[in-house]
Amino acid sequence: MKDSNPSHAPKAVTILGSTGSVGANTLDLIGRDPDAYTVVALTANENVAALADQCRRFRPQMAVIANPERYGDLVAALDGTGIEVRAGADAVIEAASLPADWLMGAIVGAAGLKPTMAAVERGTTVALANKECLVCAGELVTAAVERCGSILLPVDSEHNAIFQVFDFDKADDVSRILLTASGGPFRTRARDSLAQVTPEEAVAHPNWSMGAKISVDSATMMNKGLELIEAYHLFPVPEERIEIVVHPQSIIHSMVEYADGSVLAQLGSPDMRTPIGYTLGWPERIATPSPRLDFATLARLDFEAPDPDRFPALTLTRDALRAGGSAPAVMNAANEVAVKHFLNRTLSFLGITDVVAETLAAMPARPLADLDDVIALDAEARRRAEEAVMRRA
Ligand SMILES: NC(=O)C1=CN([C@@H]2O[C@H](COP(=O)(O)OP(=O)(O)OC[C@H]3O[C@@H](n4cnc5c(N)ncnc54)[C@H](OP(=O)(O)O)[C@@H]3O)[C@@H](O)[C@H]2O)C=CC1
Ligand SMILES: CC(=O)[C@@H](O)[C@H](O)COP(=O)(O)O
Ligand SMILES: [Mn+2]
Repeated sequence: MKDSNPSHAPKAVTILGSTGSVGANTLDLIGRDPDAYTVVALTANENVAALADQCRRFRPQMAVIANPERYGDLVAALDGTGIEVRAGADAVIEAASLPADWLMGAIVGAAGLKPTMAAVERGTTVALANKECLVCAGELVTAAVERCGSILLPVDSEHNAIFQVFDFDKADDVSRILLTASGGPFRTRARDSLAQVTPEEAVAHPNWSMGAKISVDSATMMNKGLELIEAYHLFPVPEERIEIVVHPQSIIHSMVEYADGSVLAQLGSPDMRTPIGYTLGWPERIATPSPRLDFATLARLDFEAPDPDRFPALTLTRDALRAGGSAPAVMNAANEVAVKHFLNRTLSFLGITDVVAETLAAMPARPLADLDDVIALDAEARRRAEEAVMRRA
């Protein structure tokens, strides 16, 4: 029987990257109100054990493992469940294309670009955590959102904060976006002292529990540069009016300043279930278990200017945004390669931004044609970044 009140029908949801930090937080919320959702598809890269556990609990129509070598393991793990099991990058795109009311894009890196585009082109409401998509192909993604009438909801905590206080009907009255940055685990360290830092030190974020790649990005402050580009594509504000301010406590998640001097901010404990919940419930608000702020015991909120001398990623990213075209995609690909090598201990921490700078210098900015162009450019930038890493070995 058809529900006479469609707003009470369970929301059909797909989660790309369900086994990661954002994906698991999304399922945590869904699991707290199981009657409100049906799960269409869950996807992972290679973590069969976690994906199979999630599938047994949430019973999606389809489970996809991107690494085809893990297909047999997933089939065996889900034997008898009736869940359709698929493998490979194309199967992730198929999962993203299944009819759903809401899709969480929580794959890490440019690998999420094609699946995100598939969901946008299907007209699905996309909650996007996967910032690298917008960095690589912001114009193409936002144009597809317009063309296909889909809705893009920012999950990244800063962008979600801005989204909550940005008056799109009065965008001309916005004078500045103030993107807050924690400063990462090395905020107070001298640059020379960073030469020997280990992956364990770099992933130890002071406030947030996140996947390894974004944690390293926070440590180099590349994350804030990626977020600058992400904000540029999500909000109608010119680049020179998007400023970064270091706020070590990560309580204010970003701010919007208006022409009259008013500054609107969104605050909350550093728990991704608040911004994820905002997008999951949108346009309503839903309850989340995120710890509440206690202003009586919140000792202080500090702010300081970012330091591009110690964190050159801040300059590299703004320059790439200004250069436009291919530059942000090249920068992102080189960063993904460099972070992978740092985590594998085959590149030093300071080598990360060196490799990004070298790759950008070798591939001057040019206009982007289409999605295939971005994918080809991404592959070429990865090849050159690998060479830059090898030269340092
Ligand atoms: N973590 C956070 O709090 C925040 C994250 N973000 C952004 O959200 C995205 C996800 O971050 P996070 O959850 O921390 O990352 P994780 O590394 O924790 O999770 C990444 C997810 O993507 C899957 N995955 C990795 N590579 C591929 C691939 N090639 N193809 C398909 N799936 C793949 C992983 O599968 P498997 O587990 O099998 O490896 C996993 O499910 C990133 O873009 C990040 O910048 C933004 C704001 C906050
Ligand atoms: C939770 C989230 O959105 C991350 O992007 C977080 O903001 C990282 O913190 P910093 O990059 O500010 O250290
Ligand atoms: Mn963020």
